[in-house]
Amino acid sequence: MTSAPATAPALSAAALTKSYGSSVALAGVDFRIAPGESVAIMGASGSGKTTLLHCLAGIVAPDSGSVVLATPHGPVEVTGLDERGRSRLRREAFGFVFQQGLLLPELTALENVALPLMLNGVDRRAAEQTAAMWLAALGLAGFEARRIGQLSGGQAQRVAIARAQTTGAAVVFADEPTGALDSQTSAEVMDALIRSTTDRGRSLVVVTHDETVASRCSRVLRLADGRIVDEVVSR
Ligand SMILES: Nc1ncnc2c1ncn2[C@@H]1O[C@H](COP(=O)(O)OP(=O)(O)OP(=O)(O)O)[C@@H](O)[C@H]1O
Repeated sequence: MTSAPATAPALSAAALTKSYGSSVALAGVDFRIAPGESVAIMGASGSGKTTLLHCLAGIVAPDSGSVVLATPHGPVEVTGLDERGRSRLRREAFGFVFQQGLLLPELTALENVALPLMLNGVDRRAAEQTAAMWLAALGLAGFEARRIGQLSGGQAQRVAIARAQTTGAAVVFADEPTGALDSQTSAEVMDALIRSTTDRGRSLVVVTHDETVASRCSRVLRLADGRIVDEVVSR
Protein backbone atom coordinates (compact mmCIF):
# COMPACT_ATOMS: atom_id res chain seq x y z
CA MET A 1 0.00 0.00 0.00
CA THR A 2 2.74 2.51 0.90
CA SER A 3 4.70 3.72 -2.10
CA ALA A 4 8.43 3.19 -2.02
CA PRO A 5 10.51 6.25 -1.17
CA ALA A 6 13.01 7.18 -3.90
CA THR A 7 16.00 6.34 -1.71
CA ALA A 8 16.57 3.15 0.26
CA PRO A 9 14.38 3.18 3.36
CA ALA A 10 15.84 3.99 6.77
CA LEU A 11 13.20 1.74 8.31
CA SER A 12 10.80 -0.68 6.67
CA ALA A 13 8.14 -3.05 7.87
CA ALA A 14 6.20 -5.77 6.10
CA ALA A 15 2.95 -7.52 6.93
CA LEU A 16 2.84 -6.49 10.60
CA THR A 17 0.10 -8.04 12.67
CA LYS A 18 -0.64 -7.63 16.37
CA SER A 19 -3.63 -8.69 18.42
CA TYR A 20 -4.44 -8.25 22.07
CA GLY A 21 -6.70 -11.20 22.89
CA SER A 22 -9.56 -10.97 20.41
CA SER A 23 -8.80 -7.30 19.67
CA VAL A 24 -6.91 -6.91 16.38
CA ALA A 25 -4.66 -3.83 16.63
CA LEU A 26 -2.69 -4.38 13.37
CA ALA A 27 -4.06 -6.50 10.55
CA GLY A 28 -1.14 -6.53 8.07
CA VAL A 29 0.67 -3.22 7.73
CA ASP A 30 3.53 -2.42 5.35
CA PHE A 31 5.57 0.69 6.08
CA ARG A 32 8.66 2.44 4.73
CA ILE A 33 10.34 5.66 5.63
CA ALA A 34 13.34 7.18 3.85
CA PRO A 35 16.15 9.12 5.56
CA GLY A 36 15.04 12.74 6.03
CA GLU A 37 11.37 11.88 5.50
CA SER A 38 8.57 12.66 7.96
CA VAL A 39 5.47 10.46 8.10
CA ALA A 40 2.32 11.22 10.07
CA ILE A 41 0.16 8.30 11.19
CA MET A 42 -3.49 9.27 11.61
CA GLY A 43 -6.74 7.43 12.22
CA ALA A 44 -9.61 7.13 14.67
CA SER A 45 -9.05 6.19 18.28
CA GLY A 46 -8.28 2.47 18.47
CA SER A 47 -7.26 2.19 14.80
CA GLY A 48 -3.79 0.92 15.73
CA LYS A 49 -1.59 4.03 15.45
CA THR A 50 0.30 3.65 18.72
CA THR A 51 0.60 -0.10 18.25
CA LEU A 52 2.19 0.49 14.84
CA LEU A 53 4.62 3.05 16.25
CA HIS A 54 5.50 0.69 19.11
CA CYS A 55 6.11 -2.22 16.71
CA LEU A 56 8.30 -0.05 14.43
CA ALA A 57 10.31 1.18 17.41
CA GLY A 58 10.88 -2.26 18.93
CA ILE A 59 8.83 -1.41 22.02
CA VAL A 60 6.26 -4.10 21.23
CA ALA A 61 6.96 -7.33 19.34
CA PRO A 62 4.41 -7.90 16.54
CA ASP A 63 2.73 -11.32 16.28
CA SER A 64 4.05 -11.64 12.71
CA GLY A 65 5.77 -9.59 10.06
CA SER A 66 9.16 -7.91 10.05
CA VAL A 67 10.74 -4.56 10.84
CA VAL A 68 14.17 -3.81 9.36
CA LEU A 69 16.40 -0.85 10.21
CA ALA A 70 19.17 0.24 7.84
CA THR A 71 22.39 0.93 9.77
CA PRO A 72 25.93 1.84 8.67
CA HIS A 73 26.81 -1.80 9.42
CA GLY A 74 24.03 -3.23 7.28
CA PRO A 75 20.37 -4.04 7.87
CA VAL A 76 19.21 -5.05 11.34
CA GLU A 77 16.01 -7.02 11.69
CA VAL A 78 14.41 -5.40 14.72
CA THR A 79 11.85 -8.20 14.90
CA GLY A 80 14.67 -10.76 15.12
CA LEU A 81 16.13 -9.25 18.30
CA ASP A 82 15.35 -10.30 21.86
CA GLU A 83 14.18 -7.70 24.39
CA ARG A 84 17.76 -6.89 25.35
CA GLY A 85 18.75 -6.28 21.73
CA ARG A 86 15.66 -4.17 21.11
CA SER A 87 16.36 -2.15 24.21
CA ARG A 88 19.90 -1.45 23.00
CA LEU A 89 18.62 -0.47 19.56
CA ARG A 90 16.08 1.89 21.12
CA ARG A 91 18.85 3.57 23.11
CA GLU A 92 21.30 3.82 20.22
CA ALA A 93 19.32 4.20 17.01
CA PHE A 94 15.95 5.66 17.98
CA GLY A 95 14.75 8.84 19.66
CA PHE A 96 11.38 9.22 21.37
CA VAL A 97 9.14 12.24 21.92
CA PHE A 98 5.98 11.24 23.76
CA GLN A 99 3.30 13.46 25.21
CA GLN A 100 4.25 12.62 28.73
CA GLY A 101 6.12 10.27 30.94
CA LEU A 102 9.62 10.28 29.49
CA LEU A 103 11.13 13.38 31.12
CA LEU A 104 12.28 12.88 34.69
CA PRO A 105 10.77 15.66 36.81
CA GLU A 106 13.43 15.48 39.51
CA LEU A 107 16.19 16.21 36.99
CA THR A 108 17.00 19.53 35.32
CA ALA A 109 16.44 20.17 31.61
CA LEU A 110 20.18 19.71 31.02
CA GLU A 111 20.31 16.43 32.97
CA ASN A 112 17.26 15.07 31.14
CA VAL A 113 18.83 15.77 27.75
CA ALA A 114 22.25 14.43 28.79
CA LEU A 115 20.85 11.20 30.23
CA PRO A 116 20.53 9.10 27.04
CA LEU A 117 24.14 9.87 26.14
CA MET A 118 25.33 8.90 29.62
CA LEU A 119 23.32 5.65 29.37
CA ASN A 120 25.26 5.01 26.14
CA GLY A 121 28.56 5.42 28.02
CA VAL A 122 29.44 9.06 27.27
CA ASP A 123 31.00 10.79 30.29
CA ARG A 124 28.94 13.40 32.09
CA ARG A 125 30.96 16.43 30.98
CA ALA A 126 30.80 15.59 27.27
CA ALA A 127 27.14 14.55 27.59
CA GLU A 128 26.24 17.86 29.22
CA GLN A 129 28.10 19.83 26.55
CA THR A 130 26.11 18.08 23.82
CA ALA A 131 22.91 18.54 25.82
CA ALA A 132 23.55 22.27 26.21
CA MET A 133 24.13 22.58 22.48
CA TRP A 134 20.82 20.87 21.71
CA LEU A 135 18.91 22.94 24.27
CA ALA A 136 20.34 26.09 22.65
CA ALA A 137 19.41 24.80 19.18
CA LEU A 138 15.83 24.44 20.41
CA GLY A 139 15.72 27.95 21.85
CA LEU A 140 16.22 26.89 25.46
CA ALA A 141 19.59 28.48 26.29
CA GLY A 142 19.29 29.80 29.85
CA PHE A 143 16.83 27.07 30.88
CA GLU A 144 19.43 24.36 31.50
CA ALA A 145 19.10 24.37 35.30
CA ARG A 146 15.28 24.42 35.41
CA ARG A 147 13.50 21.30 36.55
CA ILE A 148 10.79 20.04 34.19
CA GLY A 149 7.98 21.29 36.44
CA GLN A 150 9.41 24.80 36.15
CA LEU A 151 8.94 24.84 32.37
CA SER A 152 5.87 25.52 30.25
CA GLY A 153 4.34 22.61 28.31
CA GLY A 154 5.94 23.81 25.07
CA GLN A 155 9.34 24.25 26.70
CA ALA A 156 9.12 20.77 28.23
CA GLN A 157 8.28 19.31 24.80
CA ARG A 158 11.29 21.07 23.32
CA VAL A 159 13.42 19.48 26.08
CA ALA A 160 11.96 16.12 25.01
CA ILE A 161 12.83 16.90 21.38
CA ALA A 162 16.39 17.86 22.36
CA ARG A 163 16.71 14.63 24.31
CA ALA A 164 15.55 12.57 21.32
CA GLN A 165 18.34 14.07 19.18
CA THR A 166 21.46 13.80 21.34
CA THR A 167 22.44 10.27 20.45
CA GLY A 168 22.15 10.95 16.71
CA ALA A 169 19.10 8.70 16.39
CA ALA A 170 18.41 7.60 12.81
CA VAL A 171 14.67 7.54 13.42
CA VAL A 172 12.70 9.71 15.85
CA PHE A 173 9.26 8.49 16.98
CA ALA A 174 6.74 10.98 18.32
CA ASP A 175 3.34 10.00 19.79
CA GLU A 176 0.97 12.99 20.03
CA PRO A 177 3.96 15.29 20.63
CA THR A 178 1.78 18.40 20.71
CA GLY A 179 -1.34 16.87 22.27
CA ALA A 180 -1.37 19.06 25.37
CA LEU A 181 -0.35 22.31 23.71
CA ASP A 182 -2.25 25.32 22.36
CA SER A 183 -2.18 25.74 18.58
CA GLN A 184 0.58 28.38 18.44
CA THR A 185 2.88 26.41 20.77
CA SER A 186 1.98 23.24 18.90
CA ALA A 187 3.13 24.82 15.63
CA GLU A 188 6.41 25.95 17.23
CA VAL A 189 7.08 22.53 18.74
CA MET A 190 6.28 20.79 15.46
CA ASP A 191 8.62 23.13 13.55
CA ALA A 192 11.35 22.41 16.09
CA LEU A 193 10.73 18.68 15.80
CA ILE A 194 10.83 18.66 11.99
CA ARG A 195 13.86 20.97 11.78
CA SER A 196 15.91 19.01 14.28
CA THR A 197 15.20 15.67 12.58
CA THR A 198 14.56 15.80 8.86
CA ASP A 199 16.90 18.77 8.24
CA ARG A 200 19.63 16.49 9.56
CA GLY A 201 18.67 13.50 7.46
CA ARG A 202 16.90 11.68 10.29
CA SER A 203 13.48 10.14 9.75
CA LEU A 204 10.46 11.20 11.78
CA VAL A 205 7.37 9.10 12.52
CA VAL A 206 4.56 11.08 14.20
CA VAL A 207 1.30 9.68 15.55
CA THR A 208 -1.22 12.50 15.70
CA HIS A 209 -4.92 13.37 15.69
CA ASP A 210 -4.08 16.91 14.57
CA GLU A 211 -4.46 17.64 10.83
CA THR A 212 -2.24 20.73 11.14
CA VAL A 213 0.54 18.69 12.71
CA ALA A 214 0.13 16.04 9.99
CA SER A 215 0.19 18.67 7.24
CA ARG A 216 3.75 19.57 8.24
CA CYS A 217 4.90 16.02 7.47
CA SER A 218 5.97 14.88 4.02
CA ARG A 219 3.55 11.94 3.97
CA VAL A 220 0.34 11.10 5.82
CA LEU A 221 -0.91 7.56 6.38
CA ARG A 222 -4.39 6.80 7.66
CA LEU A 223 -5.21 3.66 9.59
CA ALA A 224 -8.62 2.08 10.09
CA ASP A 225 -9.09 -1.20 11.94
CA GLY A 226 -5.38 -1.96 11.90
CA ARG A 227 -4.85 -1.39 8.17
CA ILE A 228 -3.51 1.48 6.09
CA VAL A 229 -6.50 2.78 4.14
CA ASP A 230 -5.09 5.99 2.70
CA GLU A 231 -1.78 7.62 1.94
CA VAL A 232 -1.15 11.21 0.89
CA VAL A 233 2.22 12.65 -0.08
CA SER A 234 1.95 16.26 0.99
CA ARG A 235 5.25 17.72 -0.14
N1 LIG B 1 -1.77 -3.25 25.85
C1 LIG B 1 -2.97 -3.48 25.28
N2 LIG B 1 -3.78 -4.43 25.79
C2 LIG B 1 -4.97 -4.70 25.22
N3 LIG B 1 -5.43 -4.08 24.12
C3 LIG B 1 -4.67 -3.12 23.58
C4 LIG B 1 -3.39 -2.77 24.13
N4 LIG B 1 -2.86 -1.79 23.36
C5 LIG B 1 -3.76 -1.55 22.39
N5 LIG B 1 -4.83 -2.34 22.51
C6 LIG B 1 -6.01 -2.37 21.61
O1 LIG B 1 -5.52 -2.38 20.28
C7 LIG B 1 -6.28 -1.50 19.45
C8 LIG B 1 -5.38 -0.43 18.86
O2 LIG B 1 -4.88 0.39 19.92
P1 LIG B 1 -3.88 1.60 19.68
O3 LIG B 1 -3.51 2.17 21.00
O4 LIG B 1 -2.80 1.15 18.78
O5 LIG B 1 -4.83 2.63 18.89
P2 LIG B 1 -4.63 4.15 18.56
O6 LIG B 1 -5.05 4.34 17.15
O7 LIG B 1 -3.25 4.58 18.92
O8 LIG B 1 -5.69 4.81 19.54
P3 LIG B 1 -5.71 6.26 20.27
O9 LIG B 1 -5.82 7.27 19.18
O10 LIG B 1 -6.95 6.18 21.11
O11 LIG B 1 -4.46 6.36 21.08
C9 LIG B 1 -7.39 -0.95 20.34
O12 LIG B 1 -8.53 -1.74 20.16
C10 LIG B 1 -6.85 -1.11 21.74
O13 LIG B 1 -7.89 -1.25 22.67
